[in-house]
Amino acid sequence: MPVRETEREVVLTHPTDDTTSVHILKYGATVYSWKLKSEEQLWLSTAAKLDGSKPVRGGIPLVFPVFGKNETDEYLSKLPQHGLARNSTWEFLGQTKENPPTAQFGLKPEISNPELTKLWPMDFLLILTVELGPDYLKTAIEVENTSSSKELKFNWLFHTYFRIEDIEGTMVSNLAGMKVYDQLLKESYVDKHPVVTFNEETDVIYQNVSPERAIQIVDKGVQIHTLKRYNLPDTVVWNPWVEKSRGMADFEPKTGYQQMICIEPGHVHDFVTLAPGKKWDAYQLLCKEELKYQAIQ
Ligand SMILES: O=P(O)(O)OC[C@H]1O[C@@H](O)[C@H](O)[C@@H](O)[C@@H]1O
Repeated sequence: MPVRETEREVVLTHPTDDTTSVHILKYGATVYSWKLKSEEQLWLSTAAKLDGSKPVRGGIPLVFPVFGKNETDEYLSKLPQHGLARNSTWEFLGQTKENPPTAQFGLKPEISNPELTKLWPMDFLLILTVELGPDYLKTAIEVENTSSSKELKFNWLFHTYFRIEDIEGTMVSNLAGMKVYDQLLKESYVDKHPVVTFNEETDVIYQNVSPERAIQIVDKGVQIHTLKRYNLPDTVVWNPWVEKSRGMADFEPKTGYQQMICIEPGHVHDFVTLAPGKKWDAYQLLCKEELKYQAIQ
């Protein structure tokens, strides 16, 4: 059975390899597990809530219509951190392809978290497409402005928690030479380091990262994850380290920061603005590839 639906979730299993699967919770349309040949690729907190009581700590939460906490926009500033998509139950729209197994989920104001749509009274339709390849996972988003008169202004981000062996032996490549905004220091600079390494809390936004660049997560010299992007110019790199993990009730075990790194492709440095009736789309592709160092142009 390549697609199985339960009340809570949808599970896709690859037809030629049943050890390759993806679990998508209807709450937030959150991918919370992706196994490739039996090996889990994503990090999920052991205290993550999968019952719809709060956004999932781990997997791939979806961030829309605002990244972080907005303080200036009349409506977006009323929403909680990271918006309303991860706190709403999406509709399973069905399977759209047998092989690679592909499923779609939809969200519109009528079914979104009513407490939050009250604060942000906009018209929109989101369609998430999850495609499980034999050796990749693609998550694609289409945003439509369904209003006949108002512009739709939003951020989008795939908040992907990658599973790693050991944060201190991990490097993230191909971001060298990019302009970066450090959310902790509240400063912008150009990152001249050939690779990103970790030895403290990290919360940075790389801007205008060329779509040609495949971002690679490297463990002791070996590529373990490759992230490709379409129409997502910004990349957030986040690891909460010791203190911040301690402060998050749903982050367990407390040493879990050593086994995770969030590399989050998005459109967050500025907003996407869609005229009435218009659509915007983007995707992230998680795969494995040979280690490739892409020089600074
Ligand atoms: O705790 P949340 O709302 O899931 O956010 C987790 C992190 O998400 C990251 O995307 C942000 O850059 C961080 O600032 C934030 O702490």
